[in-house]
Amino acid sequence: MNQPYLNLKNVSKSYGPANRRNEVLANINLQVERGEFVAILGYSGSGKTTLISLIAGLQEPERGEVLIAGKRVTGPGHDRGVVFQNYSLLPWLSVFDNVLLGVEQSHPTWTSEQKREHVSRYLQMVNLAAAQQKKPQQLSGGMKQRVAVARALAMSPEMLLLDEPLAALDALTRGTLQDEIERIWEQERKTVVLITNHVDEALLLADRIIPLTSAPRATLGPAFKVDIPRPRDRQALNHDRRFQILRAEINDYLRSVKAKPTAIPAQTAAAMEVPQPIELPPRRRLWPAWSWNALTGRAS
Ligand SMILES: Nc1ncnc2c1ncn2[C@@H]1O[C@H](COP(=O)(O)OP(=O)(O)OP(=O)(O)O)[C@@H](O)[C@H]1O
Repeated sequence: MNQPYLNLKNVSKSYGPANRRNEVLANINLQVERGEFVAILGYSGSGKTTLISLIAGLQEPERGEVLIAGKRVTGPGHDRGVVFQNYSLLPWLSVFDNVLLGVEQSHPTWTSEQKREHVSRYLQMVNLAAAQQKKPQQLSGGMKQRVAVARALAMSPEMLLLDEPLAALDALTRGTLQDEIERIWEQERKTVVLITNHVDEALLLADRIIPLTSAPRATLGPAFKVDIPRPRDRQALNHDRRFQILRAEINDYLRSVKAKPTAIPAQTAAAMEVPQPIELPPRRRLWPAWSWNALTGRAS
């Protein structure tokens, strides 16, 4: 049997002091093939960011292990590119230089000209060539998200880890970026793990959808294979019988696991039940500790 590219074996993670441990994730088992697009679907607070951080190597599992191409993950690596919800752009750098910073980390031996050509190519890919000299504060939320996606892609990682990258966007911008993500994935065929709480977004983009049950002790539920031919058109999908059946099955499953005592904001529950559209990918990293922390907004 082929070895999965990404393999999480009985992974658990807790937070808090020893006498008040909060076990957020329990016995997570996940296998993702190279080139596969997997969406993890979960409620707010269910542990989705914790899961992505474990795969990214930004946190360590308490029990179990995360393997990539058979090797245990012990920290961040150039093989993984992460896009978080908060864009993580350096405010004093232009759009171009934000992406260039990533390329300098991932391709240090390239000439300056090679790096600049590469950056231009990815900025064109996300339709931001005209805004390349702007600073992040001069951009809309959707534009910032596209810069974050371009930066991640330009770093050429084997795998893209997308943590609700479109969550803060309006439905229209979300839809545009979802289309771009699907187009880019068709072109580059990276392995992608997308975290989302939008059933329709997952159905539009993923090969497989795996629900995360509610915290505490959240774990992965049964996988739903999205056997809808690509490219998938958002408008046409609404009338696709297979899409309708899958959406109903997934929503039924989510309702059935919602009964845990975790507080779920009403608008999140509603968002999960009303399908909507969205976004996506990166490539290798990684930044020195100071810039990585600035980018992710996280403590090391
Ligand atoms: N560093 C930390 N220390 C203590 N508790 C944490 C830490 N990070 C996350 N948690 C807790 O773990 C649980 C899961 O958090 P996480 O951010 O992984 O969930 P999420 O599904 O990504 O949430 P959201 O959808 O709201 O972003 C929450 O109860 C959160 O308070």
